[in-house]
Amino acid sequence: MPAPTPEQDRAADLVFGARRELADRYVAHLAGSGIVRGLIGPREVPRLWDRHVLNCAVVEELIPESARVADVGSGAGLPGLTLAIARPDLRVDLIEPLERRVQWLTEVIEDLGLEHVRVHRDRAENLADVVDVDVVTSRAVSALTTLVPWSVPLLHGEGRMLAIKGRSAAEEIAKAEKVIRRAGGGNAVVLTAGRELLPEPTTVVAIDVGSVGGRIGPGGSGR
Ligand SMILES: C[S@@+](CC[C@H](N)C(=O)[O-])C[C@H]1O[C@@H](n2cnc3c(N)ncnc32)[C@H](O)[C@@H]1O
Repeated sequence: MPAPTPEQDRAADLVFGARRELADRYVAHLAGSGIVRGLIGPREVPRLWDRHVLNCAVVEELIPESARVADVGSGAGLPGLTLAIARPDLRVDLIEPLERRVQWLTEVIEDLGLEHVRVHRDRAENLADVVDVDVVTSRAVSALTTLVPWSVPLLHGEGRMLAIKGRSAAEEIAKAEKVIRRAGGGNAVVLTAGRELLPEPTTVVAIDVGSVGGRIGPGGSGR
């Protein structure tokens, strides 16, 4: 397993708290069977902690207590599994269409004993009748113009979409304005997570649906 730097070690202790050991085991899975079975590229091993696990886990600060969360296009569980490890109060649905990835996710969830996580082998746009959550997360799945119509229906009129994005976040929001309105999305803003923990905080596009903005607040956490 790749060892975290002292800074990453400190950040991991703060994000995962008493569940840090589960995070270590997840990283070991990523660096082991995750590489062998093509879930993650071998070049990612030295940056598993910062670029993947911590970068995703800090998004937990934008998620209210006991929320139901769906992670669209989970791949190797990013960000969905990091959130489930950091926050046992959440109920997490991972959505991933590829059988090979679903198989790996299922094995990891079982090994880590994450009973509050389930996996759906399907495309997000097929699951509006099955999945009903408060928060929909995603990373590196698609541009907002397609991601919004896949994600917003899973909120059933009330909740928040959180899409991890890079520097183009504001530009993507501008391009997706009409799509967001058509899907029933309200205010779309660029937030950051992990300011206190990471040298480069994570950029997140947050789109509120219904009255959730008033409950969670513009900067995030309702915890
Ligand atoms: C580039 S990977 C990103 C994986 C992970 N979120 C990450 O950040 O490492 C995109 C993932 O989205 C999944 N995907 C593609 N289209 C999808 C859809 N319509 N619904 C759900 N997942 C989808 C792919 O199978 C793939 O696992």
